[in-house]
Amino acid sequence: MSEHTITVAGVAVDTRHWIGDERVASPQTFEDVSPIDGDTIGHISRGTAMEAAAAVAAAKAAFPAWAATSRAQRARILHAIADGVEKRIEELAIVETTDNGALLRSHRRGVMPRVAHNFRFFADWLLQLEHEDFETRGHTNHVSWDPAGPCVLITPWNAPLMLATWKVAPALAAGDTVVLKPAEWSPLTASLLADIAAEAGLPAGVLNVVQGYGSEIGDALTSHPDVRRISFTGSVPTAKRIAESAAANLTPLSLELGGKSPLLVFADADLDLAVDLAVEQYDNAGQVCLAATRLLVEESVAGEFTRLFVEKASALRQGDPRDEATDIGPNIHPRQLEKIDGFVQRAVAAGARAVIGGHRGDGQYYAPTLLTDVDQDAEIVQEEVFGPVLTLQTFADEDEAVRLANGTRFALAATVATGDPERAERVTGQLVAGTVWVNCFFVRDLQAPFGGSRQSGVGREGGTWSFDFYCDLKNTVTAPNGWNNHG
Ligand SMILES: NC(=O)C1=CN([C@@H]2O[C@H](COP(=O)(O)OP(=O)(O)OC[C@H]3O[C@@H](n4cnc5c(N)ncnc54)[C@H](O)[C@@H]3O)[C@@H](O)[C@H]2O)C=CC1
Ligand SMILES: O=C(O)/C=C/C=C(\O)C(=O)O
Repeated sequence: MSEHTITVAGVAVDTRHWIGDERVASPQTFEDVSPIDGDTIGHISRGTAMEAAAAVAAAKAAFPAWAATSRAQRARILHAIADGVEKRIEELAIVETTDNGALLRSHRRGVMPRVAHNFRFFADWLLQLEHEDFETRGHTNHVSWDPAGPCVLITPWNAPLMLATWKVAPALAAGDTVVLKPAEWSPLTASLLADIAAEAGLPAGVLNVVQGYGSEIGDALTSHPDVRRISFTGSVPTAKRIAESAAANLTPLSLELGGKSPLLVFADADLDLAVDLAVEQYDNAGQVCLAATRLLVEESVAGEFTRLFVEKASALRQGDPRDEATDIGPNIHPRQLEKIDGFVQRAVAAGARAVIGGHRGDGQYYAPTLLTDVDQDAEIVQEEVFGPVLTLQTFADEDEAVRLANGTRFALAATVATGDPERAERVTGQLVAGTVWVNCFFVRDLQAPFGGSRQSGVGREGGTWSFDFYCDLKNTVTAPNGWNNHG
């Protein structure tokens, strides 16, 4: 074992970059701390412009051969990576939980199996990706998805491997090569992915993983002229900085950003279901871009809804995310906790009432919070908190519900609870959001387009939309007799 390898809950993790086919250490490191207990997990290579350049060069060199690989061969390797993930689900789960504090039971049973599925899905989708040829005055149009080149993928800490592989899998399937930079608060599972991909037979340089701060290596990657695509999931301010870097080279961008999604509860809804949907928004300690953090409840049922909500939310168990019985773990970082508490204290100072919570717990935990008496233009209603903090507003009728729901700069998702199918159709038709759920939440399918409108993002991920982004689409028009179109 190298001096750069750390052991995390019994799992060996290399703290260096993975560039080409070798581990590369940087002279400087950054500290990786577990949100569970604040303990130092290890010191990770802190990349700079130099490692960014080396990783992009490796991806560029590997591109022609990988792009020329048959679809069937690429699909085989992606399935082999999925096999590797499946073999290491326990290891990936415990490492991710130690690193970002999300529930071990979710990682084991939900998230890591989805990571494997991400590879299988895009491998299979690639094999059936076909556009029907069509004719123009006897000429045949043939549309192809051609590999685009090296892609830079910048990913967040709230669901590190899950969100990274949403990008890595379609990019590799498309025939592109990749430089992945995970978030500095959760760098570990990306390093394990590099091991798994190499063991699965992915050629050198096709997947490179670099570590470090966004403002250092991240910036160097997104401004690199040899990069053909940038895909980013994270905050709006960072997206704007990345967009500025990309603009210099006109590098195409995909941005999956924050949300301030509403849950609309109409008086005709099944209230028990609506309350379950509302309490689910504390999942991952509120660190979910899709979370419906604004509860909009019809006036006539608001009292009963709140009573039931408090009953159910009070039964949630907060604690060590490695414990099977825990429902809510810690928040990722002291800075994030500070940010969450700042939002809540400013809201309370402005007149909001904490029905539950409204304060920190021990260590890096924030008490699940519900705030009422908030105005539509209040900061707490308009800004993404990314913690276990929900607001509740009431509405008198459908028009007001839709106005409140659409009344922020975000438009990632929305959820509607109603017992009336016609109302569901009317309301969903008026909502601005990338995904709308009716009487359900977080039903996700990679075949569906995923992304946000307004400041929640640019572009869509999933199914053919991912290939549209990661490929150079080409239309080849052939003359009726094949070669002579002068007739
Ligand atoms: N939509 C989502 O899924 C997420 C939203 N957020 C939102 O962002 C807020 C702040 O969290 P942060 O960790 O600060 O998010 P962030 O957006 O700064 O970080 C996400 C990723 O971007 C990278 N990055 C930062 N600056 C960069 C730059 N100049 N160039 C290239 N890459 C760069 C980071 O290293 C990380 O990998 C959260 O409170 C939440 O509101 C955060 C994470 C995920
Ligand atoms: O798991 C999904 O399908 C989507 C998750 C998205 C986020 O949690 C995010 O981007 O924050």
